[in-house]
Amino acid sequence: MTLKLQMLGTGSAFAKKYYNNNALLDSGEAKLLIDCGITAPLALHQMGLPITELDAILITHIHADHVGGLEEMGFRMNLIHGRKPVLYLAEALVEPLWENTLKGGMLQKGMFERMEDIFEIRPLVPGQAIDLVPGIQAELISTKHIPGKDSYSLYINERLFYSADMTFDPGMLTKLVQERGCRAILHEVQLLGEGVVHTTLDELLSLPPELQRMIHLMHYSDEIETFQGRTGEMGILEQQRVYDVEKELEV
Ligand SMILES: Nc1ccn([C@@H]2O[C@@H]3COP(=O)(O)O[C@H]3[C@H]2O)c(=O)n1
Ligand SMILES: [Zn+2]
Ligand SMILES: [Zn+2]
Repeated sequence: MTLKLQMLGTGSAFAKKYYNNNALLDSGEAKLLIDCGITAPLALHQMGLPITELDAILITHIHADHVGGLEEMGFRMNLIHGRKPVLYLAEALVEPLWENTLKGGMLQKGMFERMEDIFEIRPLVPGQAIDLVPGIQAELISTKHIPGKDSYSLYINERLFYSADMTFDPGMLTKLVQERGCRAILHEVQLLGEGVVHTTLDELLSLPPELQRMIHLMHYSDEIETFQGRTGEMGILEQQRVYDVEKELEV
């Protein structure tokens, strides 16, 4: 079965030339949206993909470039299409996503009183791989991002690593490749400044060339064009281009 990847956007939280770093995975049998940031509804519209064609949404952590589109998605699906979107997220994120982010805009007496009234919630246990939709399996891996904030990377179909937002963790990348058969790494990158909550390009450039060859950069700032040819062996993901994961991204 061929897995296709199309990034809705490849931008960092503050990028203006690129949409939020959200990903569409298509197994041929089902479509999964990874993260649903502020720009996700507009990006999907420009891609010509109706929101009703998404089989599920998976959330990696609570930041607006990853969850800011959920209010629109939830309202449109319920009020216009009469359906609840399927929402996968770590069990630790369920309460904070509603209480701290969505409730302010979505709470409505007698109609939308709990997150379950809007979304079909599927809590995930980190470390346990499960079939999310036909042809797409994923395991949440707890990774470091903001101190005190739960945040997760993904290991998809036992071969594709998706960093989401995380600080540099070379040990984990090496282990995934050497011990778990990982064949491609989609990794966030911070091009300028210190990597306090993200992974810098210099950190990724310190990895051995054979590991770099597996890495495709995403979640970058508007300066990425000036970094063409300066990313070592690593590729740069293009937003909205459709990739055949096995043929174009795996080593
Ligand atoms: N301690 C923090 C917190 C946030 N930030 C910036 O805010 C953005 C939120 O979305 P993000 O994609 O995680 O990137 C974060 C940083 O740019 C940051 O740089 N330092
Ligand atoms: Zn982000
Ligand atoms: Zn973040």
